[in-house]
Formats: sequence, structure tokens, C-alpha cells
Amino acid sequence: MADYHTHDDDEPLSGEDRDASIPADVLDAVRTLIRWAGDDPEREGLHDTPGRVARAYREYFKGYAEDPEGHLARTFEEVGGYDEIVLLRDIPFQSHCEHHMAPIIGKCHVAYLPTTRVVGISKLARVVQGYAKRLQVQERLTAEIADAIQHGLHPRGVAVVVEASHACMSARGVLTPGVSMITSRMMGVFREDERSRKEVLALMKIGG
Ligand SMILES: Nc1nc2c(ncn2[C@@H]2O[C@H](COP(=O)(O)OP(=O)(O)OP(=O)(O)O)[C@@H](O)[C@H]2O)c(=O)[nH]1
Ligand SMILES: [Zn+2]
Repeated sequence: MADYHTHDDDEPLSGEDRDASIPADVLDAVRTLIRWAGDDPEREGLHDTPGRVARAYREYFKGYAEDPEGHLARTFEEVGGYDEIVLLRDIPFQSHCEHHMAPIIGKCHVAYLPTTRVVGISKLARVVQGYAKRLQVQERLTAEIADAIQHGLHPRGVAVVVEASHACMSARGVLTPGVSMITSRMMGVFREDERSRKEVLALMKIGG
């Protein structure tokens, strides 16, 4: 998969040039799936679809080309003696389940209790996106985000809660829409201290 991410996505390419950067076996694989679905990949409306699907896959799975924990490398000394929870609530994400490659759509709440150094808040959202843009199960996504913050920042505590709906449950299979899956990972003070855990869950507005 990594070999398929060599193209710089910021470079504008058009028409055949864009498809030239996509390996022929990838385009063929999409044509095979179109045929398997029951349609003709050569008909006009589907002719450019394999290239579009391949480019869409580059976006869906661009997390494989990243080291999400690397986003946390630049920290700065917090000013003013701030020693309370830092929380980013409602970070939206889109991922894909590794069982069906169907969308997982949801939001993630990320909190940490700093020691002396803090990180730019956008970097926490980048960590979420870096792990979301891979094939996932929600439990592993949750754990990977929390572990990266723990290893990257060595804070006094990390709390990650993910709420998401799985298209593999709503659009196929059991056909049960409207279900939220909620997963969490608590580390440090948020795992060990009941009051800290309650405080962070209250700030996340979970469990009311
Ligand atoms: N725990 C967990 N399960 C997931 C996640 N995403 C999808 N699944 C489940 O993975 C399971 C795969 O089960 P299988 O029995 O192998 O696949 P299947 O026959 O397509 O199952 P159905 O979805 O029940 O039709 C299903 O129960 C999915 O709902 C996730 O993020 N976490
Ligand atoms: Zn699934």
C-alpha cells in the first residue's frame, strides 16, 4: 500500500496525467468490482470511475503515509502555570471498518492533563485524522489515539472517547441505522482517580 502513496497530492494533475500516477492493477481491480456489481466498466459514465475511486482511496487511506505521533513532536512550555485539563471536543472524523471497508463516521473527544509542556491543539486533531484515515476497528482507533498522546507528551493523564456510527450496520448486514458505538481509553489520572475521570467525562458531556 505504501508504494501507492508516492504521488504528492498537492500537485494539480488532470485527466490522463492523474490516472498515469495510478498503477494499472489498481484501475483493473476497480473495473473488476464494477463488473462484479453487475455493470459495464467501459460504458461512458463509468469509464473514468476507476481513476476516481483510486484517488478517493488515496484520501480515505492517507493515514498510512503518516506517523500520527510525529505531529506531537513540537511542544511548548505553557505560560501562566496552566495545570488543568485541555480538551478538544467533537473532532469529526471519517474512517473505514477493516471488515467491510464501509464508512465509520463519528466524533472524537480528546483530553490530556499536561505536565509542563503543551501541544498546539490542531496537532491533537491531526493525530485523530492520521489514525482514522486507515482501515480500522473503533476500539483500535481509540487506543491508538490515546497511546500516541501518552507516548508523545507524557502527560499526567489522557482521555479519549469516540462516538461513531458504522455504515456496515446501517447500510448492509443487520440494516440497523441510528446506532452509536461509544469507546473510550483512560490513562494516568483519568484511569486511577475517580474524580478526575468524572470531571473529564463531564467536560466531554458524556454520561450526563
Ligand atoms: N468490535 C467492532 N466490531 C466491528 C467494528 N466495525 C465492524 N464491526 C463488526 O465486525 C463484525 C464482523 O463480523 P463477521 O461475522 O465476520 O462479518 P459479517 O458476516 O459481514 O457480519 P454482519 O455485519 O453481522 O453481517 C460485524 O459484527 C461488524 O458489525 C468495530 O469497529 N468494532
Ligand atoms: Zn464493518
